[in-house]
Amino acid sequence: MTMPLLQARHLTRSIRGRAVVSDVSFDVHAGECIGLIGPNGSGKSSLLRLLTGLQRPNSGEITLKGELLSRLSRRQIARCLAFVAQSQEASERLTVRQSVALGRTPWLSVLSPWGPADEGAVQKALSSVGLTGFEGRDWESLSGGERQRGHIARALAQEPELLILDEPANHLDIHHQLAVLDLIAGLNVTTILAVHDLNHAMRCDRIACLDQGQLVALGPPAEVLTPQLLREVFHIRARQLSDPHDGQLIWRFDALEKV
Ligand SMILES: Nc1ncnc2c1ncn2[C@@H]1O[C@H](COP(=O)(O)OP(=O)(O)OP(=O)(O)O)[C@@H](O)[C@H]1O
Repeated sequence: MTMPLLQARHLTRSIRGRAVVSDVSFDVHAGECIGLIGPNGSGKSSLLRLLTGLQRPNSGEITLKGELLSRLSRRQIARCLAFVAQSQEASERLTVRQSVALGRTPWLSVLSPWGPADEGAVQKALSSVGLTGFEGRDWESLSGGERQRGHIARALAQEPELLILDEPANHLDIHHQLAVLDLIAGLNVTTILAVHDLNHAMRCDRIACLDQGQLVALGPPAEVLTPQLLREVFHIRARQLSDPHDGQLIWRFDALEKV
C-alpha cells in the first residue's frame, strides 16, 4: 500500500470552548476525489482550513506526503497543495493574467525567475477553466462565476498534487457548475472539495460527511448516502429515482421537521 498523500489524525479545533472540528481522522490517497458534505455550520470550511495549514488544530496532526504539515513552510506547502476558498477576493487591482500568475509564486525565486514554463502553466490553467481571451481584463470586471473560475485557474497554475476547494460550484450557473465539476473530475490531481449538492457529491470517489464537527461517515457514495444518514444528519427524506434515459440514480429530497 502506498503512503497516503495526506493523513489527518484526531484533528480537533475549538472556538470559544466549542469543538467545530472534533477528533477527525482520515487518509487521502493520490488520485482520489473526496467530497466533503455536511449541513451548514457542520465544520466543513473549518476542517479544510486545517488541512491547508491556514489554521492550526488545537490537537491532532496532519501529514502531507509523510511530513508533518506544522513543520513545513508556506512555500513547501504551496508547492504541493492549492486551496480555493469560499468567497475569496483578490485585493489588488490586477488583470486576470496577473491574478492567475500569482499561482506560480511558490515556484519562483531569484535562481528560478519567471520563464516559459510559468507562462505555459498560466495559459493552460486559463484554458482549462474556459478563460482564454480574458487575460487582459481587470479582475474586478469579472462576473461572480468568472471570478470563481479565475480562482480555480490560479490554483491550477500552482500545479498542485492536492487541490482543496470549498464549494467550488458556488456562484456558478448550472452550465458552469457542471463544467467546473467535470473539469475537477478530469484533472490528474487529488482533490478534496466541500459540496452542498448531494447529486454532485455522488460523482466523487469517496464522501466524507461531517455533523457537528464529527466525521460521521466516510466511504463510497453508495455506502455513505443512505436515507437513514440523510434523515439523521440533514433532516430530509431522501428517495433515489432511476433516470429512464440511462438508468442513472438521482436523489429526490423532502425537508422533514427538525426534532
Ligand atoms: N471565527 C469564528 N468564531 C466563532 N465561530 C466560528 C468561527 N469560525 C467558524 N465558527 C463556527 O464554527 C462552526 C463551523 O463553521 P464552518 O464554516 O466550518 O461550517 P461549514 O460546514 O463550512 O458551514 P457552511 O455550509 O454554512 O459553509 C459554525 O458553527 C461557525 O459559526
